[in-house]
Amino acid sequence: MSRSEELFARARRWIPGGVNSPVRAFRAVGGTPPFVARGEGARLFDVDGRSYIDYVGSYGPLILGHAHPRVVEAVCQAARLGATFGAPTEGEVALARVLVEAVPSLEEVRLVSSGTEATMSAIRLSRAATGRSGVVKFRGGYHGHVDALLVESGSGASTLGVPSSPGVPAAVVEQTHLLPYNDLAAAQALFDRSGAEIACVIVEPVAGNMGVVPPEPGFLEGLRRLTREHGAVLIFDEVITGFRVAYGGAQARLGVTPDLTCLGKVIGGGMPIGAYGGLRELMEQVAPAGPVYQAGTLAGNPVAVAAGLRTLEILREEDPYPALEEVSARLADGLAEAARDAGICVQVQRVGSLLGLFFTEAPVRDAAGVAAADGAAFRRFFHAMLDAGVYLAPSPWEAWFVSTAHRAAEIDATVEAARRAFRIAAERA
Ligand SMILES: Cc1ncc(COP(=O)(O)O)c(C=O)c1O
Ligand SMILES: N[C@H](C=O)CCC(=O)O
Repeated sequence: MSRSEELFARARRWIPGGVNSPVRAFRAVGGTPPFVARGEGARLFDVDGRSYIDYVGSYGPLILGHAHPRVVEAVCQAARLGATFGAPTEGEVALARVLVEAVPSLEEVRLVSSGTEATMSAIRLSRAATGRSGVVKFRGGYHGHVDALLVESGSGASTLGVPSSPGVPAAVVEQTHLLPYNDLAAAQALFDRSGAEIACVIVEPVAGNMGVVPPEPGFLEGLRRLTREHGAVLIFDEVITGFRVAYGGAQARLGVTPDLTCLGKVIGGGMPIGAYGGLRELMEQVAPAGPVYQAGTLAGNPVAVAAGLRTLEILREEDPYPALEEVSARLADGLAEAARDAGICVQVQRVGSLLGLFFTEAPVRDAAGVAAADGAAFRRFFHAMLDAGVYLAPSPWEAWFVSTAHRAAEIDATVEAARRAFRIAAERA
């Protein structure tokens, strides 16, 4: 038994499924997840002494790679001053300012402890501000495990075949309207029918929880127009895309500004954090400025804030986005060529340093496209890559994350591994 197998067996005795978040359990691909001992740059090291080029990057926060020395330094400095106070700190003010200056839609921002809290709070605020209950979400979008949004979700929920979770009362999701991603005509029809009941539309401006699905031209612009016409709040869930696809997020990259924005992941530099913010007239309704209650013992945690501030400082100083674009394009092109050479049909979909790989013949534009892709080929590819020392998310519903620590050497080694892995995926297809 490897040490990972031993630990996984022990973990299953005390932790449901042996993991603290379902996507980690390898349920869709089979096998034992390597237990991680440490990370450095683009690499992970497991407890059995194996090393991997890592494209999970903790599902998005690690845009600078693992254990970036300047981020580690900021965390240590902050921890030495005290882990949490339940009182305001200077760092929170600094982080709020950095976020507001970077993200076009933000006039005010509230820090929370996770992406889930951010989306949950943005929904509550939208409902309070409009006096309506309806929420629109897109199939395959994942916005954390918020009851009202855990319907036909992507990410681990679709991976495990439970896109809509038991335990969510029917009455809660009755108010949730589901639409196919990239289908503006369906959104128009819904607003024509029920526009007066809709409090908000929440959307990942680049879908990152059904692999990677870019918005088609006009889709986000159309949502912006519809929500304005009908007095609904447009929420961009930028928990993945914020400071990832551009410093100012997808809204800066794509030029569409929502009313509210949810953030997480990168803004905490690997520590637990989330944020939601937007128009001042909306945010001033949040307690204690206004009546919409939302709170958190660890919200704006000083250690997380320090990690986030340092990460964003590095991103500002170094502007790594052009280089990330280049290295990610090298990866996408290399994967596409390797698949072609192996005679297997795949779609490599990329926006900045986010990448999705689907074993299917047609470009994927929505959740139905992901579901129709060849899951068995993905499983064979995944295990061949893992055996070759490349760590991918164990599901085609998850994105690949490239960091500034991924250089040409890592990319070329990945493509080389993929050449063989595609052949394995194809051989038994
Ligand atoms: C787009 C998006 N929104 C919200 C969330 C929820 O964030 P968290 O896992 O920090 O609660 C996630 C990831 O889990 C996400 O990818
Ligand atoms: N896709 C999810 C978030 O982006 C993966 C993180 C998790 O649920 O553990």
